[in-house]
Amino acid sequence: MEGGETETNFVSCPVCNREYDKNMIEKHVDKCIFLNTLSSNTKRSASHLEESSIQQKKVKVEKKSPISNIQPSKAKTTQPKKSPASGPSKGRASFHELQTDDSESTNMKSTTKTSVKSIPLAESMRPNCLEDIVGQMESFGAGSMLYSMLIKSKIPNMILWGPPGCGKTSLANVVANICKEQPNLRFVKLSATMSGINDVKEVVKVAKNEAQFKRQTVLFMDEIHRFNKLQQDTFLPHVENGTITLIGATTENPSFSLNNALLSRCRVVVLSKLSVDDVTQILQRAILRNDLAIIIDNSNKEVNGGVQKRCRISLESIRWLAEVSDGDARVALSALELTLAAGTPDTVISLEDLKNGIKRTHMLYDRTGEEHYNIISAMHKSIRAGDDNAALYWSTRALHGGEDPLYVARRLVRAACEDIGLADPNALVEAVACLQGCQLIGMPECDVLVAQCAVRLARADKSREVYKAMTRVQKALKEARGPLPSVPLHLRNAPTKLMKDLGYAKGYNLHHKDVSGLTYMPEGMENENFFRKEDICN
Ligand SMILES: Nc1ncnc2c1ncn2[C@@H]1O[C@H](COP(=O)(O)OP(=O)(O)OP(=O)(O)O)[C@@H](O)[C@H]1O
Ligand SMILES: [Zn+2]
Repeated sequence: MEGGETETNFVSCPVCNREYDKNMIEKHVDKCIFLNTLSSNTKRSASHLEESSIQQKKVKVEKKSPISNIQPSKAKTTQPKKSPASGPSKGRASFHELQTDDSESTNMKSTTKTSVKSIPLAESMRPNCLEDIVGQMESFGAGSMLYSMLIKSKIPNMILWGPPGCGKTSLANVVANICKEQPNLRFVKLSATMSGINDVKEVVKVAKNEAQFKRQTVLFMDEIHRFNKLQQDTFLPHVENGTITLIGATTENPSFSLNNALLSRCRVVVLSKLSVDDVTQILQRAILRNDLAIIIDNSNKEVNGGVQKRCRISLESIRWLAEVSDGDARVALSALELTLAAGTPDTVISLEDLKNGIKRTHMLYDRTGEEHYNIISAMHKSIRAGDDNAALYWSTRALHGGEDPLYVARRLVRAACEDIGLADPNALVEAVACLQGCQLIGMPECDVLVAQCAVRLARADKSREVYKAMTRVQKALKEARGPLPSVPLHLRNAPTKLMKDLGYAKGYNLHHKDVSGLTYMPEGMENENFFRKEDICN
């Protein structure tokens, strides 16, 4: 291990930053990497306790590593042996099966049990193999290019782009499991929300070392768009020379949020929003696998057997949950968990209960539906009307509901031009600054940028003069019959003698239109004026 050498014989572990005796370090790093295994989360908390108690005696400086989940290469697993890339989903161990499979010491088991409760349903239902993933057939269903690569344990550099809760991290989890099966692959997970460039550098350092032992590091970078473009540059050389295989996940359009150089080295995999059917299927599976409730249909007939001492939930209710969670499986599973926790044995959770029980949280903010357009439109109209109070309210409400700040900021840029225009051209400059600021700092810090800009635009003088005139030009162009008039010869450039001879640029001078004696509109349109006096005071 290079780096972190001290004068004594201690070397710091690149994963956890703790110091170890030189002779111990190789052994420790292997173990440390394993202890940070993504899909053995439950076991990890137990084993980590165990390890830290051992290490307390040796450790001189203990610093918590921000690197959250590091996947080992050929790490042993608590799951039944089966290929994560193939293997039918029914063979997959459920969360509870994983617990009972655990044959570690009883001591560890009891600690494990405590951590069981704290794992959210969404997390425990995370797909472990490709077949567990619902929907997304186009991007990585059987027959897709990615599917054929993954089942051969070939992992390309890729950017997973899709809305929240559609399965980006889940696909990474599948890749993690594939890596576990392959002695020459190791998986590391970082999130740009919690780690910085130094963590990436650390991963690269370990990856270089691992490469000497013929182990390729696959780095999963969640929310990669949160790194700015300069920070994203850090990945470039290492992706290029193959030190790491990069899998980035982002909810934002990569063409805006990612570095072009990085994009050209990665395959962009577009994940679509899960449909209501997909989410319904995920919810039903969660109920059945964990025996959480008895599902009943419209005529009160039980759909699954299940343990009698469970509450009942109607298919209708499950579907409603799927509908309101707007394609976000995590939101749907959390809502289901919340709902079932409230139900007592033999009660039926009806649609009515559900609607009353679940508060108006962000999950009811429909990011792509009508409400999304309504709120943004209300903001824009308040700005146009000069109502700063209402503009502030609607812009803040949009962000509160989970709206993408960049979407709101783009709308502000548009409003700055459309409604304020030449009455106060600086508004456009400031709106663009707001958009860039939002891009740079993201939520939650950018909320006040949006608020300030919305109020600024509402208070500004307004002019729709240019916008209206432009609309008239567009209309005229659209309605024009036959070929459009050509550019007058005197307005053309004459870079060659031939062109000069043809009359290009003839008579052109640099004077103002009032004194130049030339026309600047095309022939036949000399008297066309797109401006209207009445627009100016609007
Ligand atoms: N396509 C899917 N098939 C099955 N389960 C899914 C799918 N997508 C999401 N889930 C469930 O929802 C949970 C959250 O999904 P995941 O973390 O993969 O979403 P994500 O796309 O990474 O979202 P985010 O951008 O919010 O991190 C998973 O743990 C899993 O239980
Ligand atoms: Zn360590």
